[in-house]
Amino acid sequence: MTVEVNGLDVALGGRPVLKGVSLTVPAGSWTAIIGPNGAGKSTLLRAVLGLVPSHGEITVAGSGLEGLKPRQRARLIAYAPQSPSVPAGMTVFDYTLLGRSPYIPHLGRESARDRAITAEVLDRLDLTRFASRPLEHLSGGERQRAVLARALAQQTRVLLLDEPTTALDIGHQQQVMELVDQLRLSDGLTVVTTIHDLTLAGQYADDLVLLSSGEVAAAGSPEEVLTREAIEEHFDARVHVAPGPGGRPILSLERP
Ligand SMILES: Nc1ncnc2c1ncn2[C@@H]1O[C@H](COP(=O)(O)OP(=O)(O)OP(=O)(O)O)[C@@H](O)[C@H]1O
Repeated sequence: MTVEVNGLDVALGGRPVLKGVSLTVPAGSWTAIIGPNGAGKSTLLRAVLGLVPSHGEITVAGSGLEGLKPRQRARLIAYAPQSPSVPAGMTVFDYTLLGRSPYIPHLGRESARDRAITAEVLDRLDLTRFASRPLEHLSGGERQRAVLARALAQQTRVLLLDEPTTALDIGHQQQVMELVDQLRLSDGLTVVTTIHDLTLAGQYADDLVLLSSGEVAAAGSPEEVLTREAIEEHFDARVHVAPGPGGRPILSLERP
């Protein structure tokens, strides 16, 4: 399902945070939103979900989202936030099972299938051994994988991930990125993720959108967007950019 954003404006606390943002994420592709702290990346994801008021046009598969009830929206788009509020005492299994809520009838209970999907997602994210543990007893990286598990259990065609790898060790970063990519390829998922690791972004995403001060400063393939000049201008960082496997750029910091 193609996700389109056209001329999106968001103001928070009386201050413009997104200014005329437009982007198209073709069905089955992966777009990474990059940009310095405070650029508006999380706000963009939250606006697509309707969690913050915005002006402009947002469509999924050509249809606007305004008329949709939260349940309908949750069958279309799953979201793994950066720092979700976690109900006290809830186990990893029950938290992941929340991803099945849009499919469970009002006043009904989850089905055996809902529990099976939950167990399968936990297995794929290496979380089975934590299933009966309360979320607050997990490490930061384990909790981050549980948040992703909940989003994957939703089995939507569109997946929005806010910084999915920040707390993960290099092995789990690879595991999560590969899993998302596998799902994208096997189930045709459309993926939008914010991400700070620019090399990682360039290795997995088809397209990058560089946000700076709430505006799209650059958009295109990783090679087009991840240039030494753009990184210096928008992140105030000195980097060396070298072509890696498949020509995708590898960035390394340069000491002054
Ligand atoms: N509720 C709010 N009220 C006022 N300003 C807000 C609010 N939420 C966010 N902002 C501001 O909006 C701007 C964009 O925030 P956002 O979280 O989208 O940035 P980001 O690009 O995701 O940053 P980071 O890389 O640090 O996660 C920031 O300057 C932030 O201070």
